[in-house]
Amino acid sequence: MAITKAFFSLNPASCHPSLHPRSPTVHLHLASSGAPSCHLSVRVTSDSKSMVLTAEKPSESGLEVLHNATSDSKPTVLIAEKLSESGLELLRNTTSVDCSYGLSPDQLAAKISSCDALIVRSGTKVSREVFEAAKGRLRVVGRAGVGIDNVDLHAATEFGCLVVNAPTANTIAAAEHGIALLTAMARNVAQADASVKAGKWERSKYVGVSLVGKTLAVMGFGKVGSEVARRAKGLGMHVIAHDPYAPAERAHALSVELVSFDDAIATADFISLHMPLTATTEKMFNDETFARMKKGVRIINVARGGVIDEDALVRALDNGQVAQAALDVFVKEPPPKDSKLVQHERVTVTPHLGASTVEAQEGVAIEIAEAVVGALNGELAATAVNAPMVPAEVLSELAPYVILAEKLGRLAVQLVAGGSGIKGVKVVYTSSQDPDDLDTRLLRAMVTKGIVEPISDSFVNLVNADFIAKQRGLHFAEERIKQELNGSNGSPVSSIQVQIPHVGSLFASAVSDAGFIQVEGKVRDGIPHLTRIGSFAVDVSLEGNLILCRQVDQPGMIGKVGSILASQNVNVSFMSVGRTYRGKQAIMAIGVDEEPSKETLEKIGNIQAIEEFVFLKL
Ligand SMILES: NC(=O)C1=CN([C@@H]2O[C@H](COP(=O)(O)OP(=O)(O)OC[C@H]3O[C@@H](n4cnc5c(N)ncnc54)[C@H](O)[C@@H]3O)[C@@H](O)[C@H]2O)C=CC1
Ligand SMILES: O=C(O)C(=O)COP(=O)(O)O
Repeated sequence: MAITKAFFSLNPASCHPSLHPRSPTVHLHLASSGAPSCHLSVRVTSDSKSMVLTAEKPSESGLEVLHNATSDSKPTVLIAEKLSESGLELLRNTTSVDCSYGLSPDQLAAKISSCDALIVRSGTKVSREVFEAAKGRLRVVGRAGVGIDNVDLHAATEFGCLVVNAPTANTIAAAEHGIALLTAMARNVAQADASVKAGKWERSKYVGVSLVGKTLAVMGFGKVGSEVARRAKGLGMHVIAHDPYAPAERAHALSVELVSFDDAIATADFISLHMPLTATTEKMFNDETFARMKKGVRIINVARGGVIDEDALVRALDNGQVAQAALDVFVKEPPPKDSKLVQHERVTVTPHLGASTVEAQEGVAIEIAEAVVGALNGELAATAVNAPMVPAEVLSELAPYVILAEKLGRLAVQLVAGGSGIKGVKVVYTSSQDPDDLDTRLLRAMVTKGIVEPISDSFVNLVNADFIAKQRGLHFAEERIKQELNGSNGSPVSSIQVQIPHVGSLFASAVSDAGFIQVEGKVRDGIPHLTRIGSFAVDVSLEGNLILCRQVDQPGMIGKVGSILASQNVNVSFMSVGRTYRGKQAIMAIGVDEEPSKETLEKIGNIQAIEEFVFLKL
């Protein structure tokens, strides 16, 4: 049989099925023809820059890759809000870009089922209805900015849709805008500007307050908050910060004191808000907390309108507890025209301009375009919001084990007798690595995929695997066993074992002595192998389909089964026999390229020495 090698130059991560196995955009360059009748096995080269496909006989996964490679269709990316040209250009290289700004929720819902990715800023609500209307096609939501409070993350995860954001490119812009609002508010710039333009000259009305020596409390000491702190120190302010999760070193490096919430609000002359809007931070500035502030405090909000109870702020402004406020963000954007808060004499407002500099918009557009294109290629984006981040080097190391994990899951579930009701799954990894160093999230997700997809119409990927398992009541347990290096060549995993306890099996021999269905596999030369079923050791490449037979250990069995398959034109790709004791029982694992007919399987079952058999699709 001719061996054909094919190379493709993408990051290996782009070709493995962790994110969207059904449609990786892979361009294959086959070195010779005949590939459709070939079997493709995927191997990552030692430099981790490419994958080698070794072609021998047909396989479903190989043909799937070929199918995608021959399709010219580019993924469609819907851009729902203004994005800089540099980001659009980057997207246009590999995707079909649809810029449709200002869509109503209904228009968005109508369009989304023809889109593979959606890019938004803060003005578009990506609600559960959007994911439902996408009918499974939407694979990535890109948020061209930081805050993802306008995206329903629970729904995204349930639908297996990856959400990525652009968390760094607008930090400075937001911090500069915070400082702009702080200084403008202290000196009544906006009010004085309007007054002069109205033909007035009110110098004594707009006497301001100085910043130097005043205490600024930065609430939320993350990227934006710390840049605001740095700049405020340059203005001669005394800066304190409150952030329950910020590392002390970050504050130390900027000579900023981290204080409790109570201390921050009680001592500050100015309070600048920089925390995300979450269930915990929603309305954390309210009647009660305003009352605990220093009388005449000034508040700046460049974070999210929802962290303030807006009605309470109006009351605090009216009774003088809060002297002034400068707001870039509102609970409802745009706010109602007659909003008392917006119209308040001592409130300075901007229309959510924090990230709106030319530089920041160019930066977020490029950051999000790269993340979306990467995600569409199957890469795990570094800025993923609802999926674990698996570093690229770990990913390429684990690539063959990812395939093994899915196949073992697929195999194990097919061995379960109908009506058993799977409740739990245990995955045991043996590895020469320290158990704590082995990141198994990807492998666990793929075992889930292998178990769930054959028995449901759920689409499982790294984003929704844990959710789907939980939803189906599948309890996952994992065990990592450290194995000494001998024979494992330093590979991250030596073997993966999938166990399904408390179920009946279609193939009694798959049940271990301990009473659970057990299949175990290893990767050899980049190819996943089944190495154990129940208590029987076997060695068969996990490709194509598999027939498992248990028979009395006697001569001639391989020949008998082989000739039945040959007479029906079913090609045997691998065969392995494992037995307990000589002359007792043996397990025969036979890899077949084609699916044998029912009659062929019956003929095998009728061989006298065969005690049980099962046909499994991989
Ligand atoms: N107005 C605008 O155009 C922009 C607004 N933003 C907003 O600013 C927020 C912050 O952005 P980054 O600094 O880039 O995010 P970040 O994630 O770097 O910082 C947020 C910080 O808030 C802290 N935090 C969380 N819960 C808190 C709580 N209950 N009390 C105090 N601190 C808490 C976190 O520990 C974190 O350090 C974003 O979530 C976004 O909503 C960001 C960019 C532009
Ligand atoms: O990045 C953020 O969180 C922002 O609030 C910026 O919003 P925008 O992209 O300008 O609508």
